[in-house]
Amino acid sequence: KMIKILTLVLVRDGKRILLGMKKRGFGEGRWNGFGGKVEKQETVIDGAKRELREECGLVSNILEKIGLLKFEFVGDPQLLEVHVFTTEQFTGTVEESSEMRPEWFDTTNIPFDKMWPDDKLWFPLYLKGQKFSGYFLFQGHDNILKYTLDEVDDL
Ligand SMILES: CN1CCN(c2cc(NC3CC3)nc(N)n2)CC1
Repeated sequence: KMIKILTLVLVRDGKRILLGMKKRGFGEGRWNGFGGKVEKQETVIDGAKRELREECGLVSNILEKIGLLKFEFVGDPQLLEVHVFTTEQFTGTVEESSEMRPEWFDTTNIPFDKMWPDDKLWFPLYLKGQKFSGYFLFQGHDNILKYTLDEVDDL
């Protein structure tokens, strides 16, 4: 199996969370945090910071690692390994990019019906400050066949 390392950054401002509407490519039409591929010459955390800046204009030097999500798709040898981070300390002004249309949401009103199906499962752990590690087997992009999700103390 080939493993692709990806990042996901969740930006918080008190009880608001910044999500982006993905305008094209993988996950198009869904709200999500900001992230992408990790280049060969960069660390995961530097890749996360780069994608945050490229996708919404915000700069953060303090990302906290909060989760590890592994995804498999029936019939696809590509495994996705998503390193999830959160930040509450950032500078810059939020701006739309070619990839993402950012918008602030109240954490009591997260648009799960227009997000990846796994989000409704692990977001509650994130919102209560729990670190998590999960594995999800997808059939296509909308159907979770099975999953495991654990709260963890360290990542
Ligand atoms: C650039 N990356 C792409 C993958 N990604 C995912 C994936 C995901 N589920 C997987 C079935 C696709 N769920 C969230 N919330 N994010 C983070 C951003």
